[in-house]
Amino acid sequence: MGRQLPNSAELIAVLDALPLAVFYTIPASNAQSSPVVHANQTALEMFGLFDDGDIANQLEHLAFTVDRELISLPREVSPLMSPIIAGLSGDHVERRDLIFNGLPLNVQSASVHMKEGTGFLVTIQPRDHRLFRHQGQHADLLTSEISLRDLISFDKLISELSTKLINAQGDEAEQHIQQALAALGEFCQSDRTYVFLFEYDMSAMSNTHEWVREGITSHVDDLQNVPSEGLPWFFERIQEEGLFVIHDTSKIPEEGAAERAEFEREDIRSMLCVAMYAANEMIGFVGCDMVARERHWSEADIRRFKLVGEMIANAIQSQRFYQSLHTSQQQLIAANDALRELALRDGLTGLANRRQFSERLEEEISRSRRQDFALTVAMFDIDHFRKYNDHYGLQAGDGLLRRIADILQSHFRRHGELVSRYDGARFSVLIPHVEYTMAKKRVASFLQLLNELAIEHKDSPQGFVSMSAGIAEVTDKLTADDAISEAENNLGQAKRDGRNQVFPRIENK
Ligand SMILES: Nc1nc2c(ncn2[C@@H]2O[C@H](COP(=O)(O)OP(=O)(O)OP(=O)(O)O)[C@@H](O)[C@H]2O)c(=O)[nH]1
Repeated sequence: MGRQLPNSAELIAVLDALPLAVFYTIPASNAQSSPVVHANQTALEMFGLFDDGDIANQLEHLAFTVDRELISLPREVSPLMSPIIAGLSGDHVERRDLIFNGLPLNVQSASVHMKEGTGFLVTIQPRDHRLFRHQGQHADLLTSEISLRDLISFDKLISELSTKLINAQGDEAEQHIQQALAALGEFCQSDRTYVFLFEYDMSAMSNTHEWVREGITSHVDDLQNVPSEGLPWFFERIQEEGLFVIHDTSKIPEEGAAERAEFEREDIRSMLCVAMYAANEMIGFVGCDMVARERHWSEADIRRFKLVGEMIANAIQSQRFYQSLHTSQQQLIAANDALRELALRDGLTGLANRRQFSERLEEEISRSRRQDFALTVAMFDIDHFRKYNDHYGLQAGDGLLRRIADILQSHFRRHGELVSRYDGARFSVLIPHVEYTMAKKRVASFLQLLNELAIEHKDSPQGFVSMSAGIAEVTDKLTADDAISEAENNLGQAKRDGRNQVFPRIENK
């Protein structure tokens, strides 16, 4: 090196004359005691301190807050640790998101070498709200001042993206979020931009969207369901401060060892994450990485991420809203279908009820007229059912109704046929597509089948269950009601003729 190191007195003289606030430590002459903390004149004035030779104990009381205008925090928060104390303890500090006494600040740390050893210094100066002036010795082209042209083109880009996101529907939003990340990545010249969303209980986070520059490794697949407890330092910062900025991952302090290892594994050198909020709840963050390159994120970068983050959070929120609306809609439809189904079914037998039968009859009548096919209505009634109930009890009566329903159902199962419980012990059957004579034969063969089954009914003349039936052909002139009345009348006639038969009778039988 060859350069002569200054002694502390020379250094103090220089620092005291500076127009920016400086806090610094001078190594104690006695190696055992702790370094002495000093503040220059500007620092004393800016923070209202008095010079008692060691101002360390006054630092604790300086109340910094995180700039809520810069990061959309729902409430006022203070940084987890005083940036001055952190910097003077040797941590790397570079913050542009803090406020003291209403004054937005840039806080930066550095180490100073002097004859007595190495000390630390923290410089603080007011932050210009519109233009960020890069401070410090790291001249980095990427963090040079934002030109007016940059700002205008970024504004234009943002407004285009937000219009797209606002109007996005369903999957379109996904595509626009992806485009927003790509645009942001290109604009901020970062290597990777991404969105992470937290689980509702903040126990884990998942990388939901990612953009990577050509040649940069994607991490989206292995960053699903990352448990928060694995990255406690990161989680605490993003949750409390709404922002996580690392200019150089190798300078992460020891408490962030897990994070440092993880970022190194992912080959990340610098990163910036800005929290996203929906309805005052933190839902995740939008961020970007620099791979293998140190990067000094500017206030403008943070603002850009905050803006895009807000847009994405809105889009995600409306997507979630849309999805939950869609889900409830589906549930409502399903519940309605189930209710409708219930309203159209007979509770005891599970057959169609009289209402469904009437609706289907109307439909089949118009269809049969359009397509010119025959249609027959048959009405069945269990003979001496009252006596069956009286003899065997109502529960057995119910059982018989169910059994008859099953037998009818398995007999009339051709295409278009419909069996319903009309009322009490009466069942109606719709028989389309076969001529009247054929339909009558199908009814008669059912009565025959029932006789063959010989279901016991001790109180009936023949000792087993029988049914009577009346049928009606639905001709051009008949309405649904006419057809039903005619079938009911014919059923009455079958009863009067001695039961266990169909009316009109089958000729030549
Ligand atoms: N177990 C049971 N009985 C019912 C139900 N609905 C109606 N009933 C009974 O069914 C019987 C119907 O009798 P009707 O069809 O009028 O006369 P019936 O005794 O069968 O004599 P006919 O029809 O003249 O052969 C009545 O006693 C009703 O109480 C039901 O859901 N369960």
